[in-house]
Amino acid sequence: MIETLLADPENEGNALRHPLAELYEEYRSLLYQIDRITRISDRYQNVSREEKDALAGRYNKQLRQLEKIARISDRYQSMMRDLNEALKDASTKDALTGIGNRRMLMESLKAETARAERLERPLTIVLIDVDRFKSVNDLYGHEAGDKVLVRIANAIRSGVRDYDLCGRWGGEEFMVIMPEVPADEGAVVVERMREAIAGIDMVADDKSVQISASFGIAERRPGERISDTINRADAALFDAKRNGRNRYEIAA
Ligand SMILES: Nc1nc2c(ncn2[C@@H]2O[C@H](COP(=O)(O)OP(=O)(O)OP(=O)(O)O)[C@@H](O)[C@H]2O)c(=O)[nH]1
Repeated sequence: MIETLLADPENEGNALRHPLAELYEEYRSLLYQIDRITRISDRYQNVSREEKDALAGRYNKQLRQLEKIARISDRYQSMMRDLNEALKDASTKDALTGIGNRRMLMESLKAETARAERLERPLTIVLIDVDRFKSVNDLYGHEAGDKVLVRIANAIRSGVRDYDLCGRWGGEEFMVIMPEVPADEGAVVVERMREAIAGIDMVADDKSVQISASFGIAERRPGERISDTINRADAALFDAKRNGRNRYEIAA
């Protein structure tokens, strides 16, 4: 419309023609600039959207990787915990019977002796030896012998009180450590244990296996080295064997 007015030769002499032409020129220049700015802004928005999408993608990928690493680390930690537990068990438990092993007994003896000495409290040690175990092995085989040891270990474990400690001293020998207990009190627990072992009902080759054990009890003397207390318990055990087995003797 304006272009037609400006192009019309009839308006050549019109005083308003020149200002109108200038205004129109300015208007076109502004239009061009607005168009350019809009295009730049559109391009910028596209670039920033693409960058945002790429960033979100990278962020999600890293998040997934982190989650994966956390899962692996959790699994690894729980594996280490199980392994540590298994190692601790292997170093302190007897593989056959599941009760404490000699190492655990030695460590407990050391700790309990120190405690008994420091607090001037009684400490009683019991050595247990299965009777005529060789003939159990000879008659029913080594596997049946192993089963007997497991049953005896269970009877000992069930027989001790909460604060007593028990373990396999070696072969067919077991030990019970009784802190805070004098020998005569320990003997009451031992007698119940003896009965429980003698009452084990086990059958091998369709025959009933006779099971019993002998016990040597020794109360630690003040200032006595624990190896000497063990030796006295061993001597008492020897007496119990000599006096007919399936019984206990208290060390002098
Ligand atoms: N099945 C089995 N037998 C074992 C194990 N450790 C030791 N023995 C056996 O235990 C028997 C111990 O025999 P001895 O020391 O002669 O004593 P005993 O036959 O028990 O006789 P007394 O102690 O005098 O009543 C041996 O035959 C060993 O082979 C074990 O872990 N499993």
